[in-house]
Amino acid sequence: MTSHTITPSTWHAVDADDPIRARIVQAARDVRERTPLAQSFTNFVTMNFVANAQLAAGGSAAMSLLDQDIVEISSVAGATYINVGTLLPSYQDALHAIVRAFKESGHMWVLDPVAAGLGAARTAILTDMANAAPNIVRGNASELIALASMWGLQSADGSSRPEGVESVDDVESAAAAARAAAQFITTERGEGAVAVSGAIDLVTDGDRTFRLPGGSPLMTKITGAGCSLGGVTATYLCVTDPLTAALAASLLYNRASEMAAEHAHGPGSFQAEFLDALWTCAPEDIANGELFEVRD
Ligand SMILES: Nc1ncnc2c1ncn2[C@@H]1O[C@H](COP(=O)(O)OP(=O)(O)O)[C@@H](O)[C@H]1O
Ligand SMILES: Cc1ncsc1CCOP(=O)(O)O
Ligand SMILES: [Mg+2]
Repeated sequence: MTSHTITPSTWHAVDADDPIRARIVQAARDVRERTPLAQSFTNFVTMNFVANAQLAAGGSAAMSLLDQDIVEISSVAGATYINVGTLLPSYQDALHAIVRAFKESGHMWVLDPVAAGLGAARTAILTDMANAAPNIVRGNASELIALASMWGLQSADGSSRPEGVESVDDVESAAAAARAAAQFITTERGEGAVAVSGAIDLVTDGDRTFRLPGGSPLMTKITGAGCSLGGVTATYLCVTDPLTAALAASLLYNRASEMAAEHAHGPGSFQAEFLDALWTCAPEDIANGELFEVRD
């Protein structure tokens, strides 16, 4: 475990023998042993990369954009990943039906609110999900700020204006939105977590909040880094609780992107090296990653 980050006094390094690290290493081993299926309803841009990342992390992938298909396959999938990056006319009704079926069955799912705040159709779809909440939200800072506002958890002060799929806010500015969203989904689903990605990721279950430095800025130069992190989070959710799943996937991504950056010459070779690193990163290396708990 390295500790080279200059941190605020409220950040406390998570000990090597903290039970959360034992849960993370167990989750990483379980994924490798069980090859769990996490299905995805995700965008056309990065669908292939999401599936490849899930396979490289040790899971199994299945993509579908038909509501009936997704609901049926949820009976054999450990979790589902839903990503609203690209939209078609049928999606509003399809996603309304899917998330209500999951609410009824108790099926676990991860939401990636790509480009939240952009466009009336996406806003209608995401606002509706407050009535049938996911177990994990994984997004960038701007997406979390917009989603918390849509779900009535925070008033939008207008300072964050989404410009596309990339964040225009830093992770810290989404901390309150993330905690409010995590508390909301925990109340709705019994257990839940929110992961905000960026230069220093944040993961919270609404009670405990963690910060995860590390990773590589080259992650912002390939499309699908965030989407595939959401997909791999769903892979981990097949074998563990939402907080552990969100932490394990984010720690894996930070370590794997550091490994990839050591050999890459640019975005193209980085993408290939990153998939290889997801494959070779050991459970112990994931669980021993740099991790701080925020205690005010
Ligand atoms: N500046 C950065 N330095 C290191 N890692 C980063 C940086 N920006 C993003 N990442 C990593 O890239 C992955 C995707 O995050 P992000 O780019 O925020 O998602 P999105 O693609 O949804 O906007 C995460 O693993 C995150 O930690
Ligand atoms: C470019 C783009 N446009 C619609 S979805 C998408 C992919 C976004 O991927 P990520 O959020 O992982 O950067
Ligand atoms: Mg994204």
